[in-house]
Amino acid sequence: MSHGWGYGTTNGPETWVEEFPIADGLRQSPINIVPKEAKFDLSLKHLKLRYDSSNAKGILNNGHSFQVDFVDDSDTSILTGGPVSGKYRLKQFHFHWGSSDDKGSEHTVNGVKYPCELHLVHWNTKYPSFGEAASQPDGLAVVGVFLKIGAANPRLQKVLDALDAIKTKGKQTTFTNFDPKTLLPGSLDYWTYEGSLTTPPLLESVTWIVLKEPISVSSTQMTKFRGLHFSGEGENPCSMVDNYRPPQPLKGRQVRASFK
Ligand SMILES: N/C(=N\S(N)(=O)=O)N1CCCC1
Ligand SMILES: [Zn+2]
Repeated sequence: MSHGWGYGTTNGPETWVEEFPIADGLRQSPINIVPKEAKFDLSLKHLKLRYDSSNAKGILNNGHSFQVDFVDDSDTSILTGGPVSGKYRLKQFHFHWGSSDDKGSEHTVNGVKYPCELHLVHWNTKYPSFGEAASQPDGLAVVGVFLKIGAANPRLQKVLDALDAIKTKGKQTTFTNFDPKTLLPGSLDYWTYEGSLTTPPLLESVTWIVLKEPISVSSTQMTKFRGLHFSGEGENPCSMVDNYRPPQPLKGRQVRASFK
């Protein structure tokens, strides 16, 4: 039985450094964002996200979260502008959430946790593949979107309705005709900083783009996330909750803001 990294008491974020020493690196994620300490940067461009709904491919319970995977063999779903140069292709999006509505996000704002955080993972097309890009300091760009408890969000419903089919680790099903742009808030104002993957291998290859404006999610919708399992079918059931890494030391990094 593989013991592998996870979010439990014996394999959680505090243990990851044993197998992944970069966990104590200089540009680890997530971080606590302090808006008053973020520097407005006039040179930051508007974030441009152009997605083709036909690129959506499938939805998978990977044992740590669930992800919606995209066809990324052409420049049809790309991120440009913002803090990056060049084109970054959308690979997948996934979420992190808590066991209760008072926690779950990875990034925090003035120490405040949101119940959930969406990550849209993109890779720099100057590299031949996601895997190669993930090993480069400018290889990845992840857009982070906070989810805040409020009215039910109808734009989440298609994703939530698919979760019954992927309850346990390793389960996947087709998931097509979905434009992730529908999950974004009205404003694309963002904070940006140089960081890492927030799960092992914790590679320091991510330009983080964290949107200031959250989207809504209802408590009832949050219970659907919590119905997933870390464990596989036939294993001891273990609810998929609290799959977030806590904020990491800033170690001298500057957080920039695209807005005043
Ligand atoms: N940790 C990750 N994304 S994240 N949480 O840093 O956005 N990933 C691991 C492999 C693919 C994406
Ligand atoms: Zn993530």
